[in-house]
Amino acid sequence: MADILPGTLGPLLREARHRLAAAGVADPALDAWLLVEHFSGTTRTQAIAEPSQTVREDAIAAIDVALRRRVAGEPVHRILGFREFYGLRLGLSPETLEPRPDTETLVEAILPFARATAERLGECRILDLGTGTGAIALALLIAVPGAVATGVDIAAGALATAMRNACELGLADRFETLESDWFAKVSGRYHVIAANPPYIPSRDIGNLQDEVRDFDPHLALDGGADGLGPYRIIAAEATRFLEAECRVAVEIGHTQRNEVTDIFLAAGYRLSGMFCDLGGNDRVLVFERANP
Ligand SMILES: C[S@@+](CC[C@H](N)C(=O)[O-])C[C@H]1O[C@@H](n2cnc3c(N)ncnc32)[C@H](O)[C@@H]1O
Repeated sequence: MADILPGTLGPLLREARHRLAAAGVADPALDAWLLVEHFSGTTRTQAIAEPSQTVREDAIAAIDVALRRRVAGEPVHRILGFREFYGLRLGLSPETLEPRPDTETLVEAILPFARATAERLGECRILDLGTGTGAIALALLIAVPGAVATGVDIAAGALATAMRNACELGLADRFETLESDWFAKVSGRYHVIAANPPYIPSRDIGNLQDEVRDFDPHLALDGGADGLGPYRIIAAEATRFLEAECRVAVEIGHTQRNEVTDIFLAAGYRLSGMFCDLGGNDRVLVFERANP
């Protein structure tokens, strides 16, 4: 493995891939592409068509630092500072979870109801509890032009990131943030309440993959003793903030379907949909009020 990175695009990519593979990175080819592209400002097409293209020295230095961080175990999107979600580029910060593809299942699950509501009423008010980067709310706002959303989080740093993302996407006029412990400071009524709450039981946090445990904020992961605490709060308190015609959509851990369903049924909801992620795991439950 060369200490000094090559100065032309093709050999640079090859060496980046070798360094990551030697360190045991799971997908060295993809991560090498992502880091080289981002820090050199080049494209994959250029790398294929013009492998002898010279890369600027400052870009090579930045790629060297990025590769060392990746070799040390930092997730590739933390190094890039952003991650794609539902086709949107979302900035990350230390206070935000990296939005995951599994969560796109929640967006897909609630989208038909949000669209139909906006068409029927000319508006759809969405409350995104534990908004993080704003991923769920912003994806819904992009897809439903008649919708407005409030992103709630207890982490002020996450809300600042969510609002920056809304501004970058041109959605700031339809998105607001609220620093609140779940519903504590929420007012008004909503057609959709969406949440991907922390759902890992506290005792399991230490056994998570290194990249998750060491780089995602524990506030975004830790769901209390049995991982169900946030669902109990949401099920118990959501009714006061819902319109009669409404849906509550929650992401769940893949073993939590029955327990979360029971919590919502006991709180006066009816299950209106269950959705699996791309891996075939139970991932999203959608509820409506049993007696609106
Ligand atoms: C699993 S992350 C989900 C982030 C984002 N919605 C997504 O899907 O990528 C859970 C979020 O809930 C927030 N959170 C944790 N406890 C909270 C509380 N008591 N009140 C409001 N938000 C909370 C965390 O800060 C974190 O942003």
